[in-house]
Amino acid sequence: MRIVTSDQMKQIEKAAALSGLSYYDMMENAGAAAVQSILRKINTNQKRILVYTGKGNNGGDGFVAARLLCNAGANVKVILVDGEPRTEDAITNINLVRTLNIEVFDLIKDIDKITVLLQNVDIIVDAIYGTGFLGELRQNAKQAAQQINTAIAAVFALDLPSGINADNGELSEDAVFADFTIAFDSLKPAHFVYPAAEHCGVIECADIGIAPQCHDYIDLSFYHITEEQVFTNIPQRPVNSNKGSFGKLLNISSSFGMTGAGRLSVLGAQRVGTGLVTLAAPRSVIAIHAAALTEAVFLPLSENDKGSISKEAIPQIADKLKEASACLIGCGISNNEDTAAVTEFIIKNAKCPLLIDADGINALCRNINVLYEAKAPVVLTPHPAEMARLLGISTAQLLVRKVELGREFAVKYRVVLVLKGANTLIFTPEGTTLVNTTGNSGLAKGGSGDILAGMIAGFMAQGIPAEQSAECGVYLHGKAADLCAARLSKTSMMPSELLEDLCILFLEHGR
Ligand SMILES: NC(=O)C1=CN([C@@H]2O[C@H](COP(=O)(O)OP(=O)(O)OC[C@H]3O[C@@H](n4cnc5c(N)ncnc54)[C@H](OP(=O)(O)O)[C@@H]3O)[C@@H](O)[C@H]2O)[C@@H](O)CC1
Ligand SMILES: Nc1ncnc2c1ncn2[C@@H]1O[C@H](COP(=O)(O)OP(=O)(O)O)[C@@H](O)[C@H]1O
Ligand SMILES: [K+]
Repeated sequence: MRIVTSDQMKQIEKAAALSGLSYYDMMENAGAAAVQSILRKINTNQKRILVYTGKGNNGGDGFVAARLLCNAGANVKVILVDGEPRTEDAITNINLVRTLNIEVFDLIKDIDKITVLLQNVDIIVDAIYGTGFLGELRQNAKQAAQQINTAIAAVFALDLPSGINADNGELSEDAVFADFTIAFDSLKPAHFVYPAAEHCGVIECADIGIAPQCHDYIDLSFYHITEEQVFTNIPQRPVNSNKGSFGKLLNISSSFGMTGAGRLSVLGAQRVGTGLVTLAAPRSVIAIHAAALTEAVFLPLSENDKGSISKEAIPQIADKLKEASACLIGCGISNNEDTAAVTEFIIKNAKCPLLIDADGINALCRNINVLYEAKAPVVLTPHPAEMARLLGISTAQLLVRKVELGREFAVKYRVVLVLKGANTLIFTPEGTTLVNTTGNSGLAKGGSGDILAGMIAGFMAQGIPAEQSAECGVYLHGKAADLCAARLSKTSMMPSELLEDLCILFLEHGR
């Protein structure tokens, strides 16, 4: 699955044009592919279809679709949202539409007629804007999008629903909601990034005749995580091995009132095959953990009067840190001066890869620049509210610009950033973005994130590089949750139960 930005798409089209496929042919193929997709789903004979078109090439695709749908027996009308088209190929195609006597309406001048047509419409084709759209919809397009969004009709978007920035999924107010989106040649980041992805409905990627070699020189920066890639990152367990072969994870988690977070993070690490997991937790909660975690070992730590780790525990942690092959800090440790001091110490002193989750991230908000002092790779696993806190903005402000903000953050602080949620995004220090499409709303329950943190840290402890560990953890956590939801339902599944399904996945892949 190839994901390209709008600029990269232009380069691909240019390469195709140089190799002999004209822009006009690409537009013809795009419109034809969209019509084929519609015909596979709906018998269009005698159906009333409105094609909303913009003045760029997305509108041109719409004119081609209108002509071919008319040839297929549909009752087609075209609506010009921004007046007459401006690009050469779109102009040629509106002229072909007119030679077929398809009626063409102007959104503003013909508003009364359009209002009547909207009472009885079966299919709407959204060909207002595609990859050329930036910013907010202007007044005309807003009005058109509102008409599309309130009509009772199946909505097919060409390339992208109008009102979405292809490269980062930024949404304009009133962006079109489609039932189906037919992407041309390659998928774009916006097809994956929520909430834009929700506007796309069911997505298909259509071949528009561009030869494979036209994509070769494109330097991709946005990838979809695949199961095949995940299992190439996870080595087979050698026959002649012992627990020392699979790493030692020092997991600094848990506090009074949040022991579950500590427990789930240990289980996550154990279920991905970590050789030895040490849970370092406040002394008073160790007995609770020891009763539930029979395969873990424990480091009882000095604690403060709130039942969380105290600063006094730093020398104890420092000793254990020397032996660890990875360190996880943060699941349920609480957020106070003591836990902040411990987090800062770990960041400055860990020589092994480090994963910072939950309250570890909250602690970082006090002094984010400490990340520059890290000696080893760092992975951060915030949910959107934690990420927003790190950036000092609101969650809403984060969500509308999460691709850019996430990318900038990972590059600036040289960390692997796992921004959790539906379609979790992983940003690398090199500026690459990975998107994960496994997982479901059954994970939207307390404890899911602790399991994920343990899984990623467990892979890191086994020597898998930070970025690949994040990729493996996020994918497998979501895939196991999908299997778990299939047997126990999204509503009832408990995060801890997905660990059983994780076993099935490893079994299927001979691990
Ligand atoms: N290259 C090719 O030959 C091929 C391209 N293909 C197709 O073309 C699409 C890309 O075409 P494109 O580059 O012409 O851009 P497109 O999506 O039509 O939008 C441009 C229009 O949007 C407008 N606009 C922008 N922002 C706006 C805003 N905030 N509010 C309102 N208007 C706004 C902008 O107006 P302007 O700002 O210039 O006034 C301009 O009129 C691509 O997605 C695919 O479908 C295929 O046919 C295969 C061959
Ligand atoms: N609707 C959803 N679809 C897919 N994954 C989800 C959804 N909601 C939550 N998740 C996943 O569940 C986990 C929740 O993490 P987090 O919010 O930190 O939970 P907690 O801190 O309670 O353990 C993340 O991995 C996130 O990606
Ligand atoms: K569109």
